[in-house]
Formats: sequence, C-alpha cells, structure tokens
Amino acid sequence: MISFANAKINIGLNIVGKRADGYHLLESVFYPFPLYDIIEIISTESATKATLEITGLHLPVEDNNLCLKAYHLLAERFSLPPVHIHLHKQIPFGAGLGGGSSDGAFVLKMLNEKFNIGLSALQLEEEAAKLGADCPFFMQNKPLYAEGIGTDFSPISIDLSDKFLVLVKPEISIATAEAYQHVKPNSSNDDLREVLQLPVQDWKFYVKNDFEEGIFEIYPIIRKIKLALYAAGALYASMSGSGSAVYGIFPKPVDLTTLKGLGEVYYPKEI
Ligand SMILES: C[C@](O)(CO)[C@H](O)COP(=O)(O)OP(=O)(O)OC[C@H]1O[C@@H](n2ccc(N)nc2=O)[C@H](O)[C@@H]1O
Ligand SMILES: Nc1ncnc2c1ncn2[C@@H]1O[C@H](COP(=O)(O)OP(=O)(O)OP(=O)(O)O)[C@@H](O)[C@H]1O
Repeated sequence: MISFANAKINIGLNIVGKRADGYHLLESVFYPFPLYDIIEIISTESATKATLEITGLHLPVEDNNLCLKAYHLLAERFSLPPVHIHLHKQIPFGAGLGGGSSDGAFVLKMLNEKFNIGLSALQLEEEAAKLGADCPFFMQNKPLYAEGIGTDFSPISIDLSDKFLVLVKPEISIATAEAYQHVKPNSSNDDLREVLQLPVQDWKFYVKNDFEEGIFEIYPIIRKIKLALYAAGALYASMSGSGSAVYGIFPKPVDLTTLKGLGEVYYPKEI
C-alpha cells in the first residue's frame, strides 16, 4: 500500500495563551500544500518487529520517527503483524511544514485500512493527537481554522486555487520545541477569522505569525526571504508555523530568478 503524505502551511498564527503543561494556545489556519513524502507499507509476516527504511532527504532512522510511533500506537491496542515501512522523504523537516506529522497521520490511516481496524475518522483524529499537535489536521486535510493547541478545528472558507504559491526553505532547520521557547502569548493581534475574509493583498497588514519576530532576530536570512518574496510580487508572504520555510502567495506565475541563492525553492503547479 502506497500513500502520498502532503505538507501544510499556516496562514496566520496567533499565540494566545499557554497551558499549565507548557503547551501554547493558538489560532491559525492550516492549509494543505502539495509537496509530498511517499510512504509504502508492506506486510512482513516473517519478521519479528516493524522496520523503517528512509530514502530521499537525509534523515536517520530512529525510534522517534513518527512512522514507527504511529505503528506502535496502534499495535499496542490492536494485534498488528510486523510491517516494513519505506519512507521516501521529500518534505524538508525543521521547516514548519508538518512533514513528520503528516507521515504519522498517513501511517495511522494506512494501517487502519490495511488491517481493517475500523477506527472512525474522529477516532483516527484522536489517535493522531497522541503523536503531536500538527498530526490531527492531516486526517481532514482541507483548509481549517485551528484553535486550542492546534487540534480543535472549525470550517473556514479560504480558496487560493487561482493563486500561485512559492515556498522557500533556507538551509537552516528549526526545532519546533525550541521555537516555542522564544515566543510569548500576544493579545494585540486582529481577529484572524475576520481579517482572512479581506482580499489577499490586504493580509500583509493584519495576518501575523507570532513566531516571526523572535525567529527573524536569530536568523535574519528568513526575514530576507520574506522580503524577497514581496519584491518578486507576492500579495502575501509569511513564515510557515515555527519556520524555517517561508511561502509567498502570488497573483500570477512567478519569475524565480530573484530567489536564487536564498534556499530550496518549491513551486507547485496547482494548489
Ligand atoms: C508550530 C506548529 O507547526 C503550528 O502548526 C505546531 O504548533 C507544532 O506542532 P508539532 O510539531 O506537532 O508539535 P508537537 O510535536 O506536539 O510538540 C513539540 C513541542 O512544541 C511545543 N508546543 C507544540 C504545540 C503547541 N500548541 N504548543 C507548544 O508549546 C511543546 O514544547 C512541544 O513539546
Ligand atoms: N517522519 C518524519 N519526518 C521528519 N522528521 C521526523 C519524522 N519523524 C520524526 N521526526 C523528527 O522530527 C524532527 C522535525 O520536527 P520539527 O517539529 O522540528 O519540524 P517541523 O518542520 O515543524 O516538522 P514536523 O511538523 O514534520 O515535525 C526531525 O528532525 C526528526 O528528528
């Protein structure tokens, strides 16, 4: 069984509070982004435990890989045979694109189907939340308004299908937990739901990502990328999640030459 696990971007990210356990409360829109990891799951009846092989981007195989964690989460409750998972990694990590989380969510979905476990969509979302705050989104995998720690969803109508998205990932990778250590709850932002109803060219005045200020101070190249996207004609540009990737939303096809040397550029045909 093979699946294509997509990335996400965050449109707006307001940190609005902090829980007693240290997790932050936020408001953000999660939007699927067409950049994919490829996951294959093969039954290995003769093996004694689940195995993982990673090709593509260099990521060492470790027990904390969300593909293996997803397998073990279900294997604890349901008697699953060992499997071999082949992850072809294409989504950059430490980028705020939710690639690892997407892998975890897709492995849960695949195992549920492959072994007829019978978990409902809601139960899969609950299991995904045990893997990480970004995982549950990938169960519904459509533009959603997120609150709480990023796992309470409600519908929002945002359609960028007539726009062109460009993503730039600098060489720097940022660990999410570390990024949260540098961010403070901020009550001065505009209501995200309301400002996202404005035309996209007005978002730059009102739609903020609260991680940017702290991260830009540590890594000025990320601010530079955002400015370069605006200089190239973006209607709106922002770091995704806790970074380091930055996306730009353009009204028409983009001349990518001005972005050369800033990082890896991803320019999907459709969004
Ligand atoms: C920045 C975002 O990507 C925005 O979508 C997410 O909030 C990050 O979600 P994630 O990578 O799935 O995060 P997790 O793996 O659950 O948590 C990693 C670490 O980030 C911090 N964390 C995460 C989510 C959250 N709402 N508040 C937090 O403070 C916690 O210190 C946690 O130990
Ligand atoms: N399947 C996976 N793909 C990528 N990273 C993974 C995976 N499983 C575990 N990880 C670990 O997660 C780290 C990246 O997570 P981090 O939260 O810092 O970045 P991110 O870009 O926000 O991505 P994500 O939301 O995919 O975790 C990697 O360095 C790696 O140690």
